[in-house]
Amino acid sequence: MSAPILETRKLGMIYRGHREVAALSDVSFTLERGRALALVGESGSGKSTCAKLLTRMVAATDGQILFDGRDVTRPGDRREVLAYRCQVQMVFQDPFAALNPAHDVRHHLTRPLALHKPELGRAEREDRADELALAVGLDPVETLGKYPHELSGGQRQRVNLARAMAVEPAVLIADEPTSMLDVSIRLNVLDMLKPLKRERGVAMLYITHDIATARYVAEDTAVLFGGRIVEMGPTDAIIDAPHHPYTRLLLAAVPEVGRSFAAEDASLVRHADRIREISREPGPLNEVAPGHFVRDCADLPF
Ligand SMILES: Nc1ncnc2c1ncn2[C@@H]1O[C@H](COP(=O)(O)OP(=O)(O)OP(=O)(O)O)[C@@H](O)[C@H]1O
Repeated sequence: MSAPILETRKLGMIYRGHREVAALSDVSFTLERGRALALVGESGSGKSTCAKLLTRMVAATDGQILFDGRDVTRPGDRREVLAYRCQVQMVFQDPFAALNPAHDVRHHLTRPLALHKPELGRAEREDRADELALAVGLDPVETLGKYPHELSGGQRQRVNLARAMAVEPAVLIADEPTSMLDVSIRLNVLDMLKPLKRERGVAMLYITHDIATARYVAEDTAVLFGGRIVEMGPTDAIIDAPHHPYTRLLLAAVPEVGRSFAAEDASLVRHADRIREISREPGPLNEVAPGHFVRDCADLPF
């Protein structure tokens, strides 16, 4: 295993408004070059909060974030945060909202270069835009002059991905990158992530509510519930031999063609409220197999 490029240590976030919301508690994980971690959880589990903390859009109320061994938890000055964001790029859920309708694809791909790589001349930026488009499966001649409304949802998300990769980040955070796309093109877009890991050595955090896609993208998976990691380890182990009842519930709820609903799955789904209740309880993470951690929780009474 290589040294982590990004690491969270007991990360926590309490939103303090008219009432307090503990959105994240005690979240520790590492991201390594050339590997992806899937952060899986249902709505409200704290996934987007985690992305906001890692991109330093908001500051954590507890714990630490380390980038390449350096503590970046606290807000920095503008220059330092800009340099950090060059290294930690994000792809958002809504491919349309993330693009400026007034600018063509060429602008979207050359602008980050002008901002973060001022040493590049105009011609070099143009060449890089061509390369980036090709790397995400877009024909530069056909697409660079187009505006966001002239692209399909899948093409827009490819542009977002190319834009994030423009500055050669060390880390890519992909927050539900395919949830707003047609089911038929989702795998296609997820496929784009693999070479970024393998060939460019990018460390990835793949955020999703869909545990089934974790296997497709990520070597490791962390299951988040109520702001806490309830189970974390190699994706194959999490999916094939889940321990925590909440992970088992998530898996039971995945529709699979050709698989009938097993009695155990039906029982888990029937007791979903009780499982959520016991999964909220804090408890230590125990290592049940090498690298596979499970949070202590009450035994299921069924
Ligand atoms: N700015 C905020 N102020 C107060 N509470 C917030 C704020 N943002 C998020 N929350 C609360 O924090 C918890 C975690 O929210 P978060 O958006 O991180 O979850 P999520 O897993 O990303 O959900 P979704 O998939 O629906 O986006 C929720 O209870 C949410 O209501």
